[in-house]
Amino acid sequence: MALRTLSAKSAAALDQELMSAGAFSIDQLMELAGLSVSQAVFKLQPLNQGKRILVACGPGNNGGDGLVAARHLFHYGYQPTIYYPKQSKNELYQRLTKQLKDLKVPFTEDFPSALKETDHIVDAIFGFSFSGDVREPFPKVIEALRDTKIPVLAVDAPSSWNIEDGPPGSGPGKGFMPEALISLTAPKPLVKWFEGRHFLGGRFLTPEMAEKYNLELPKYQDLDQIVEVNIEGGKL
Ligand SMILES: NC(=O)C1=CN([C@@H]2O[C@H](COP(=O)(O)OP(=O)(O)OC[C@H]3O[C@@H](n4cnc5c(N)ncnc54)[C@H](OP(=O)(O)O)[C@@H]3O)[C@@H](O)[C@H]2O)[C@@H](O)CC1
Ligand SMILES: [K+]
Repeated sequence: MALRTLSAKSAAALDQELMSAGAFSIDQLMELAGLSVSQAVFKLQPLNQGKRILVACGPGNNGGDGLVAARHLFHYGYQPTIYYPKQSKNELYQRLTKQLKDLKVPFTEDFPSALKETDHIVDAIFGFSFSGDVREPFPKVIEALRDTKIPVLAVDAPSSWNIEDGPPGSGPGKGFMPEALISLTAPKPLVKWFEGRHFLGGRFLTPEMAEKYNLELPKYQDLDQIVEVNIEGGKL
């Protein structure tokens, strides 16, 4: 089965359709997306191999996915720390942040130090709305993600990759290849260049929408909110 991908434009259109005709709220989609991210971490970083998870959150919904994932990870028994340098005034992110503060999940401003005391990193900085050169304060964060030996799980896109054309030929993201990627709803074109483990998450599409967006999604198993796929798109 060829892995059908979703362009950034179609991903945004599908998102909008889910939240209009599809009657979903952004809260629900983000909760399901973040839950699937947390399940990918559980698979990649078993609790007995290190509980410390550093979640790097960007200013948009990709960052929101990270905040949701961190809450689930706390309840699984992990010790998440949040790096969230551009906290949005958006009411949803304020609520997600409060939920984490109520769990006493720490928020750090010092990414380099936090990197030294973590077992796994979640890259929830940029998703399908990334474009252009990486703007402050993110260049050094992307460089740190590129250079670290700690495993990185990228949410929806390795941050700083071009959604259609993949890895940047220059700038902080050049040479950034996370160990794993979880594509939400459906893979984006960038997956063609991805070399790590690849999961699909966000189990909320209707068969009609999958058909309409020409997606051929592998079957999720039982209660799983994720399914690992190979680059051809077949189930592993
Ligand atoms: N069904 C789905 O698929 C679901 C998708 N969901 C998730 O939503 C994600 C898309 O979210 P999104 O549209 O909020 O944008 P996202 O990618 O988080 O970027 C955020 C912000 O980054 C900034 N920025 C951009 N370029 C930049 C640059 N070069 N350098 C610096 N900053 C830059 C720009 O903000 P600005 O700084 O311009 O104000 C932009 O607004 C998607 O990938 C998935 O993870 C789930 O939550 C729900 C279900
Ligand atoms: K990301």
